Order: sequence, then C-alpha cells, then structure tokens
Amino acid sequence: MSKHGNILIVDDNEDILFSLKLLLKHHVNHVEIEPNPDNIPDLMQERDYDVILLDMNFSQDASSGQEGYYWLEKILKIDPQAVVVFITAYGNTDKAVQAIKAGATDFILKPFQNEKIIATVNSSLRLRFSQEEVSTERNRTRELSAATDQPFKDFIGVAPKMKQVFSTINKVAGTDASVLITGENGTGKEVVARSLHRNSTRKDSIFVNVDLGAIPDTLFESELFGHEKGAFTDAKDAKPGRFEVASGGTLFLDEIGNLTLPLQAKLLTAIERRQVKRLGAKTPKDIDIRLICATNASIYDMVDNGEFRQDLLYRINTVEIELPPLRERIEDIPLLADHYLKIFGKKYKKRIRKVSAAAMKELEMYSWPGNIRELQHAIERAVIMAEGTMLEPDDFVLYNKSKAKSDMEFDTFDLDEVEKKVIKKVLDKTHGNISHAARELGLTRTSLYRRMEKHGL
Ligand SMILES: Nc1ncnc2c1ncn2[C@@H]1O[C@H](COP(=O)(O)OP(=O)(O)OP(=O)(O)O)[C@@H](O)[C@H]1O
Repeated sequence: MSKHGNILIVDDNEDILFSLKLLLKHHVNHVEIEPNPDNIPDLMQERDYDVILLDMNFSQDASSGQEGYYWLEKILKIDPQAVVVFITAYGNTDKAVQAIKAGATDFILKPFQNEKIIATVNSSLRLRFSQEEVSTERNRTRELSAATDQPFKDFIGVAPKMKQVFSTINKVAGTDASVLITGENGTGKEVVARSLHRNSTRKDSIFVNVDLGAIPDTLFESELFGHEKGAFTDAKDAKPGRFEVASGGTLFLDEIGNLTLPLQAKLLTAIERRQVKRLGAKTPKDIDIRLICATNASIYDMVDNGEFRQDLLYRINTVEIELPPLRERIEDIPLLADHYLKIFGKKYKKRIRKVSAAAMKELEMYSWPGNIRELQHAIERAVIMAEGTMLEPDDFVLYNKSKAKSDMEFDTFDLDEVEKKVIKKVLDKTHGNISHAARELGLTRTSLYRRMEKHGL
C-alpha cells in the first residue's frame, strides 16, 4: 500500500479507534481519530481527507444505522467527492446496497479482519486519487473550453443551407444521438458541436474537444483511454483519458478521418461497450458520453476504399450535419464580415464603419478555400491596415486572389457559352431565385427564363 493518503476514522468506541489507527498508520500518510461525529465538519475544514471510515451506529441509537446515514449526507454536502467507508457490526446485503445507494463507497464489518481493512482502505484511496485526476483534468479542460468559447460564440447564417443546419441542431441537440458533422476546413464544425452541447441536457456538464489530427498514433490510446502509473516508460503518473474526463458530458472527436484502421477498431470497441480501460489497468471503467465527430474528408469514399470502417461510421453518424463551404452561402458573407468588423474594430480600437461596396463585391466573388476562418483573418488584417473609416479592396490580401476570378475565366470566347456560364453562376449564387438572378444580370425575369430555356438550364 502507498504511504499517501489522509484517513479520518469516526467511531464512538475508543478501542476501535486506537486499534484502527495502529493498523493503518504504517500504511498511509496520516490517520486522525475522532469519537464525536459532531466534530466532522470542523475536521473536514482543517484537512483534506481522502477516505473517511465512519461508524454507522453511535451510542444513542444502537443498530438502525440512521446516524451513519445522517453523517454521510453531511459529509457529502461538504465534499461531494468524499470517499466514505461505513463501519458496522450489523452487515447484511440489504444494508450494503442501501449504504452504497446513499453514497458510501464500501463498508467494513466488525469484528475486523486486518487484511480486509487494509485492502478496503487501499482500494478506496485508489478511487479517491482517480476521481481527483479526473476532476483536475476536467477543470483544466473546462478552462480551455471557456477560453475558446469566448470571443466568437455567435453563430451566423441566413443562407437556406444554414437554416437547414440550425433546424437539424434544434431537432437533435436534446437527444443523445451521435452526430457526424462534415464540411471543409473552417466551415464551423466545432461551432456546431459546441452548439449541440449547449442546447443539450448535458449543457451543465463538460464539453471535451479532441483533435485526432493532432495526436500521434503512438499516443492515441493513452490520450483517449488514459494510463496507469508505469504503464509505459514515460507514464510517471496515472492519467485519465479524454473519454473518462468527458463522462457525463459531450466528447467531440475532430478529424475522425485521420484515424488509422487499428485505432478505429479500438475506438469502435470503446463506443460499443461504453467502457474504457486505461493502459496498464486490469478493469475497464464505465463511461457515459454523447459523441460528436467531425471530418473534412469524404468519409464515404474512405469507406469505399477500405480506409474507414463501415461499422464505425454507422456508430457515429446517427444524424449527419453537412456544413456548406462559404462560397455556397454568399449571402452570409456581408453578415459575417460585419460581425468580425465589429469584433476587430473594438479589439484594435479603430472606428471603421463598414466594408465598402467595391470591397464587399470582391469578398463575395472570392472562393474562400479556408472558409469562415479565412474570412475572419482577412477582416482582422484589413482592420489593422485600414487608414480610413471604410475597408477598401486594397485593405484585403486574399490568398490566391486570382482564384476569385477563376469561375469567371473562360476557356472560350464563344458568346453563347460565356452567357450560359454567367447565368449558371448567378443562379447558383441566388440559389435558383429567378427574381434575384434577373436583377443581378440586369435582365427581366421573362428574358432570363428565355435564356435559361435556350441553354437548357
Ligand atoms: N456561423 C458562424 N458564425 C460566426 N462565426 C463562425 C461561424 N462558423 C464558424 N465561425 C468561426 O469560424 C472559425 C472556424 O470555425 P470552426 O473552428 O468551428 O471550423 P471547423 O470546421 O471546425 O474547422 P477545422 O476543420 O479547421 O477544424 C471559428 O473562429 C468560428 O468561431
């Protein structure tokens, strides 16, 4: 047994107190004994106890155990993670079940068997330490997610495809269904995952984000499932995995397409069994997570090519949300540009009213390979560079700007072909809205219809 751990023993029988102290003091760091349960709250204020051994029956009420329950409740109120082991002379299965239901971890029977006491205290300490690791990891993750949630939590979109996304989020957020979010880089997959969590019954619990693309294969298991101390050379301390930390909340696995086939098999087993086993551990732990995955790869092609397991795909895609690239939601560009203009104007203390009409036209024409993230950076840079009160085309440096025009570059000068291409492009942009398309093209609706018919559009 380790010499770690502080133990508090509360029993009105002084003989028991002294014999337990004598037994345990060689095995743990500190043993405190206390005959009067009224002093428990003060003792817990003074020191952090890892395990509390608590008598069920104090003198006034000899065998019902009611006093034990009363003090158990008090202890758990002070420290909901407290590990309490009952001491009782009247053990039977019913009592044991009742005690565990009430929040006790275990119980030991009088008369004592020394080995049994040491084993119980030892496993209770292990439980306490592993709870502490999980809660330290949780706090760390919570701080990180609070930081990433901060500046850009608004979720903007009026394009029909985005309305569909919002409606799906509303329908599935409250369920525990697994969701697969697909979309190019920077289209907002993580934003969607966070919104699903925020609108779920798990919203007061944790959201844990794991970027599978950033974890080397060799660390995958220990990162996701955790490890015990000494499980491998660098495992100096035990560490809970992301699954354990996320238990009770939502686990977001980003870049799921990056997993190798052997790792996919391990992930599938964990999802199916709802259990994970730390590296080096003997027994698995139950986990309760809502799983959200995301990918920018065409996962169905990967299944066809044997690169992604079909059975895993079926486990993770109960509901699918497809995020459109920014170039297919042009009407959102002015809204997003405005949104980020406000944020960065404030950040850099610049009074910039708007994006000029000429600049906005360029933004709308650009293909945005990096999607919203690229737009965000473009606006940030423009805000920093701008000298006037409006963002002008020259304030923007768009990556491969020529790409902006690529749709409008023609490999023919045949006027008919060029006309067909232009009309098609405008119809795409207006999502087939004839009135809007006609207005953009400077045509009447009737003449647009006539031209569409001519080109078979
Ligand atoms: N609808 C939206 N409204 C406002 N901002 C958004 C929206 N969608 C995404 N963003 C912002 O765009 C940036 C990229 O979004 P996010 O990280 O969610 O994309 P992603 O698809 O997960 O990217 P990657 O594939 O690279 O992980 C973030 O800063 C996010 O706040």
